[in-house]
Amino acid sequence: MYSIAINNGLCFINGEFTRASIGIEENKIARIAKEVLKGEIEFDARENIIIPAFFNAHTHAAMTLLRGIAEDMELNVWLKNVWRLERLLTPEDIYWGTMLAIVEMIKSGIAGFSDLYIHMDEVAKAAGEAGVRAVLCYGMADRGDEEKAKRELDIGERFISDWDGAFDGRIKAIYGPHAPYTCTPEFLKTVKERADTLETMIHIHVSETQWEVEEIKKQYGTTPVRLLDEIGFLDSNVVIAHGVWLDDEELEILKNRGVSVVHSPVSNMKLSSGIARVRDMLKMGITVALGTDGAASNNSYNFFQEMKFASLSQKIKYMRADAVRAEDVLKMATENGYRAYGILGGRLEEGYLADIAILSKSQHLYPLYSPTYGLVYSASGEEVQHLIVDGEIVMEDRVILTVDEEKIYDKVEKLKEKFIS
Ligand SMILES: N[C@@H](CCSC[C@H]1O[C@@H](n2cnc3c(=O)[nH]cnc32)[C@H](O)[C@@H]1O)C(=O)O
Ligand SMILES: [Zn+2]
Repeated sequence: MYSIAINNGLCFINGEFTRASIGIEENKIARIAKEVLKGEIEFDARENIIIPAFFNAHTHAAMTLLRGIAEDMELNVWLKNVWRLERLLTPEDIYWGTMLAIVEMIKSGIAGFSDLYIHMDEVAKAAGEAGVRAVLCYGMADRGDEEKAKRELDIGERFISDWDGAFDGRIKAIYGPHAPYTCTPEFLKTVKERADTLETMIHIHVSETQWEVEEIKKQYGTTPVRLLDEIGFLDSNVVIAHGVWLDDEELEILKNRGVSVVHSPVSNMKLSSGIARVRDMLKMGITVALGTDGAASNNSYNFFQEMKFASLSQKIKYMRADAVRAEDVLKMATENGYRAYGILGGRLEEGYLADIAILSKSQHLYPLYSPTYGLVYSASGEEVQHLIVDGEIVMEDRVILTVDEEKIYDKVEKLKEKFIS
């Protein structure tokens, strides 16, 4: 008897859809079978599509609060606006902003997210209470100030020691230096040494814009990836966000060092940053995951949109319709996110974490010739019917069981006032 049995669904297993049943025990997938399984809770999934839940591998969840406030600007101008507004954010604001993000994520089938931001205690609390998984880091920037470097590292490390492994291991706390243009090489070297000592990971924005590449060249005479490699920063415990502007040699460096890349196509296009060389990265065997980035540059946390844009932008970048195949996009959205952060999830496979989305057919999925193409090119997100995270049902029939949605909308609407003045 399994705690949950999902019977006879059309399951995304090993890159294709096949009919199977899934038995969950504690927080793991214990059995994948052809026959019907017995469970304390049973889903008759004959009409459903079952996928490993999505992992949003780069975001700033609480930026829902700034959604729609700095629009039609490129990254540098946008960041100036955003940084001014972020000074007004209290820990309580971050809690509610994150909760709002989590509601949106759960509804689009996202079981876990990676977040680099401020007041991270609140993000950890929100993710923990909502029942989702999260890889979290305090976003550190020393900006060439030694005193600030110490303060930032202290906050980052206190966060790790307070929260790593919390909520039955659903929270993973790591290091989050912001970017090569806000952190000095000395600071980044220290962070890398500390991360290695603690055997933890690092998440950082790298090569997001042409401006960044030029700025780093001006300051250090080399490109961001080469600079990071020269100081011994790049390694398999490093996950970089963006990686939009990379030459062939830099791609080789990332590949050789085992660095994972998080692609955020919507944010990259919206801020007019550029389109990353995802086709090349995948061909080389680099782990490329998918992330929404923050809601102030997306503006939503809908992974179906993200998958579609990931696919379409590559078709235009390479001017070929098969630049990145739909099944590879689905893999980027699921297993690659988990793999980038060293978490055994994102696949419907025995022994993997039971983070599973059960979908039903919306009007967008008729007629359905192929679930893969249906999900990547036609689905809207409303298909996500139930969401299981860590072996627990977090959303049932589109009702989130762990949070009070109305209260979140109320709180967030009231917060708007302080940003308008
Ligand atoms: N503690 C740091 C800053 C926090 S890092 C997290 C920052 O990343 C910012 N951010 C969000 N999206 C992006 C992006 O796409 N590129 C670069 N920065 C971003 C976000 O607004 C937030 O300020 C300090 O003392 O300055
Ligand atoms: Zn970001």
